[in-house]
Amino acid sequence: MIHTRELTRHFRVGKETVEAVRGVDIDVSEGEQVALLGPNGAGKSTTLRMLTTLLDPTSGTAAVAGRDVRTEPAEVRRRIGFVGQGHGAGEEQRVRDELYTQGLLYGLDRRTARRRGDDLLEMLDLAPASGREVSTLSGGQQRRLDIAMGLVHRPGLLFLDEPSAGLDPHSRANLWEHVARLRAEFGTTVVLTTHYLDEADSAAERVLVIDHGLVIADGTPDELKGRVFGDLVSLTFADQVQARGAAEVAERLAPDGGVEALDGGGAHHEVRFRVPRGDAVLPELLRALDAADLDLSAVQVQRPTLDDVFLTLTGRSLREEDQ
Ligand SMILES: Nc1ncnc2c1ncn2[C@@H]1O[C@H](COP(=O)(O)OP(=O)(O)OP(=O)(O)O)[C@@H](O)[C@H]1O
Repeated sequence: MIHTRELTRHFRVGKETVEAVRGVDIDVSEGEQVALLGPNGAGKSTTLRMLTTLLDPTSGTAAVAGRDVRTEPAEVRRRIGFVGQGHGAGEEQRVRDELYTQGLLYGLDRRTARRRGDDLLEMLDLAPASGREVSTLSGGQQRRLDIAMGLVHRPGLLFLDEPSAGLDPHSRANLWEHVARLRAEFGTTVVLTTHYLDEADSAAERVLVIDHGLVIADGTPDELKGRVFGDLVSLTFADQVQARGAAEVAERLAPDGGVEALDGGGAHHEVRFRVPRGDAVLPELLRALDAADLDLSAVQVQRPTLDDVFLTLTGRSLREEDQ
């Protein structure tokens, strides 16, 4: 669906050159849902704008939906949907008319435009709002209307730039449910950008981590996390003597786990370490603690987050940069 090679975009700002995207190779297969994840200014939007023909590359190539973005931009546009940041619908139009007009703009005949529009309103839970003016919709409804606008011509490939920015958690969850339904129904390929780590983690099958205009990691959320970090195992004990005993057991089972004993005060003494797979070590660990007569009060296994991945790759936290 998407193949880029050495895709590059520079901007001239006064006498300076900003290297927004510095030669990225991206491959997306049909039906995939891929997230571009990175801090502010990493080059995500610039990449998306090149892939959607809104911006010319400085150098490199990009084939999108089988067409070249430089030489066949109109053909690319016909085959894709793009939902940019901020909503693109007119404020005073009624929801149903807005979608209908968009269908006509894409060259659909009146009947098809009407039918597709109504189907999408139904599917995106907007049918009850179809007679309302766009300006009266809630944030979540506006975002869903944006998505409907990007889908009215049934593109095989949908680009979503920060689709859930500014939405409350409930509307975000609702939006992703709708996107999942669209994919199940039409097999739409989805490429999105996001700041939200949990969103990249849960919504994307594959994550491209972008930093300073480069793709610095590419894989499923699990692959990325598995490659970089082990799981964090935390054991809690009611007293320090037991915690010390547990630290010895942990050293035996996970000699490279960086075992730490933390005194949380009172009845909260914690032992922490990392292992490649927490679930794999747990049965043996529990048996060993039991055999040593250590009375565990709580155990927790935490898989690494995408933020841990970013931290390991760059030495910086995505969260910090986001604030
Ligand atoms: N039109 C432009 N003129 C000059 N510089 C630009 C332009 N567009 C983007 N840039 C610069 O290119 C770099 C990448 O920006 P881009 O918007 O692609 O990042 P991003 O990862 O999408 O960030 P955000 O999440 O904040 O949108 C930034 O340094 C930005 O300031």
